[in-house]
Amino acid sequence: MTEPATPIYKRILLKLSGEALMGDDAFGINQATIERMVGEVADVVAKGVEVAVVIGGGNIFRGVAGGSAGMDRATADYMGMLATVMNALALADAMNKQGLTARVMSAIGIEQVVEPYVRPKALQYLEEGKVVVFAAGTGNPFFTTDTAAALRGAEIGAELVLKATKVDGVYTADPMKDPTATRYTHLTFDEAMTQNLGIMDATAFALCRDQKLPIKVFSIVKPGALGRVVCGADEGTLVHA
Ligand SMILES: Nc1ncnc2c1ncn2[C@@H]1O[C@H](COP(=O)(O)OP(=O)(O)OP(=O)(O)O)[C@@H](O)[C@H]1O
Ligand SMILES: O=c1ccn([C@@H]2O[C@H](COP(=O)(O)O)[C@@H](O)[C@H]2O)c(=O)[nH]1
Repeated sequence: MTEPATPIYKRILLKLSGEALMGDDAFGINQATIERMVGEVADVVAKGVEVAVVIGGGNIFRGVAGGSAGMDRATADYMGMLATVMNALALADAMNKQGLTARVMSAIGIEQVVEPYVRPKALQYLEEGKVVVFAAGTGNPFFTTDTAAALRGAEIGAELVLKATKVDGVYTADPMKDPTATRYTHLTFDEAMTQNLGIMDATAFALCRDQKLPIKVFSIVKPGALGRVVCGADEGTLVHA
């Protein structure tokens, strides 16, 4: 059977897991991995899709880890947000090297490093075909970059939030812990929330549900999966209203 090759979305919000940037390393950013992911993004941009990215920080620091080690939780969360800024800089650098034009916009003020998030400016960049990388999550502690993806996705009028992660969809339980877990092809936001499926936090699911913004969870490790998702192929799990 031939697969669809034409994008069915004009504008997408791609949430890239920080952990996925590690590749097979134990910490940080694996250069070959980030270059491969950027190659996948470049293929989608070349098809005419407007792409905004929210990058996670789990490969460097998570606030919850600092909090459980005794740190003030809000302080630890600000460290986590700064970790996403580092990932955003690395990602934009790799994008620019592969011929894309990337702009990093931060939700917290660090103007000497990257420009602040200003919605009309972000929309302008997208219309110009630039890739916008949203850094520092929502800018608030006690949130996650998944919620930032839902928030920015709604703000920019994305048609789909793509959660790119190390697993290939939403499972009945965490597949890293339960080998008997099975994958959903699709499920509703309410089902995801009532079953407490840990793939995304409830705040992100609730925001997308209220805005009728579907989420596709798929593997960024699988070559070509991003391109197949934007063309509407059967890939990953769709979470919908
Ligand atoms: N029901 C489930 N279905 C699929 N994955 C699940 C489920 N419950 C928990 N998970 C776990 O959720 C993880 C989500 O990964 P991801 O790395 O995207 O997390 P994140 O916290 O959003 O990212 P980051 O690394 O940027 O902090 C997967 O690695 C998977 O092990
Ligand atoms: O809006 C936000 C987004 C993130 N954080 C903190 O950053 C880290 C890394 O983000 P991940 O979503 O886990 O990749 C997160 O653990 C939080 O500590 C935040 O505070 N607010």
